[in-house]
Amino acid sequence: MTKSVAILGAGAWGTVLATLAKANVHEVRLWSRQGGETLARTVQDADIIVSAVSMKGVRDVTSSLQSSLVSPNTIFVTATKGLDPKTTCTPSQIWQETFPHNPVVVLSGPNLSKEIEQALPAATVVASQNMEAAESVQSIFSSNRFRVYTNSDPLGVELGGTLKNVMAIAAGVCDGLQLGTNAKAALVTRGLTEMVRIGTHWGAKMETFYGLSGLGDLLATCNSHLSRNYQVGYQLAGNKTLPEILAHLEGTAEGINTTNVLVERAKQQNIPIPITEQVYRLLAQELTPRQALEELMLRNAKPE
Ligand SMILES: NC(=O)C1=CN([C@@H]2O[C@H](COP(=O)(O)OP(=O)(O)OC[C@H]3O[C@@H](n4cnc5c(N)ncnc54)[C@H](O)[C@@H]3O)[C@@H](O)[C@H]2O)C=CC1
Ligand SMILES: O=C(CO)COP(=O)(O)O
Repeated sequence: MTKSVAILGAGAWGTVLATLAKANVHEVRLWSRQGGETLARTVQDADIIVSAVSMKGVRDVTSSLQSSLVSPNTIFVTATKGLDPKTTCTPSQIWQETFPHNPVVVLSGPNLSKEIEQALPAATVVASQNMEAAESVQSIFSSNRFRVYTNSDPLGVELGGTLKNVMAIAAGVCDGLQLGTNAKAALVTRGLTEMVRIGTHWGAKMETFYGLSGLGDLLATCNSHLSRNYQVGYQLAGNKTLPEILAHLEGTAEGINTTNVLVERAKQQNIPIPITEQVYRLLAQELTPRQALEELMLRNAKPE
């Protein structure tokens, strides 16, 4: 059945999600803050509202939408991978808090938009406490080139996509310094352990991190020059400064904000996050990529 889909954020990811829904013959309206259409008109009578704005825009968009007429049957889908700097909330928590009576679905997976744009095959996950809503979103986006799985751990799915961005910065550094395949395998594996430690502390299920939205996205992002987060790390290892890198980066590298938020919250909660800490110090120009590596290698010996 044809559905009415409003997509908020016409950046790289919002545009690709619009193409996928259109290809399944849904009626799609794509909203950007630079465009002529109002937010209220874009979401009018929408069956689903997909947010693909970057983290810094989520609060603005939810507040603007609050005054619009949204039916309690409308499903919200969030595709943002980040953490709110003020509250450390995830995007889906912000959407749910703003629209407590609507179902909220998280969409996240190994989805480098440039590859999907080229019609290369990919898979993703739609997660919600409301399985009917997740299945509805699954059918809107599923096709022979985009395989969509449902999941009932929205927090775990969302945190997988968010936390791997920090590891992708570290992986970019690792490749930029040409540290080799063994080092990269060690980094990504220990990175996943760090993601699981944080995620389970915050209430996500451990097994979710071993699926597409965790390990899957970690592998995609840590191994691709198409990833903006990976690019940040790679270019830092090439002795560029963060402002120089960001001046030429296409789109958003969410891992930078996520690292800052994570370091604050983990400190308060006493969660050990050694890799994130080194990424933080590197981004803050407190040490060089080589020094960050040294710090990680020379930590106290411990069991795996
Ligand atoms: N590009 C990709 O491959 C993927 C990106 N994502 C996630 O999707 C989100 C968006 O990523 P991209 O589209 O790549 O970024 P982008 O930088 O290309 O687009 C961001 C969009 O957010 C909008 N935005 C920012 N602040 C706003 C505000 N205050 N009010 C209204 N709109 C605002 C921008 O206008 C733009 O349309 C990020 O959280 C990213 O991690 C998720 C999966 C894949
Ligand atoms: O989330 C992504 C792939 O799943 C996109 O990664 P970047 O934001 O690092 O480009």
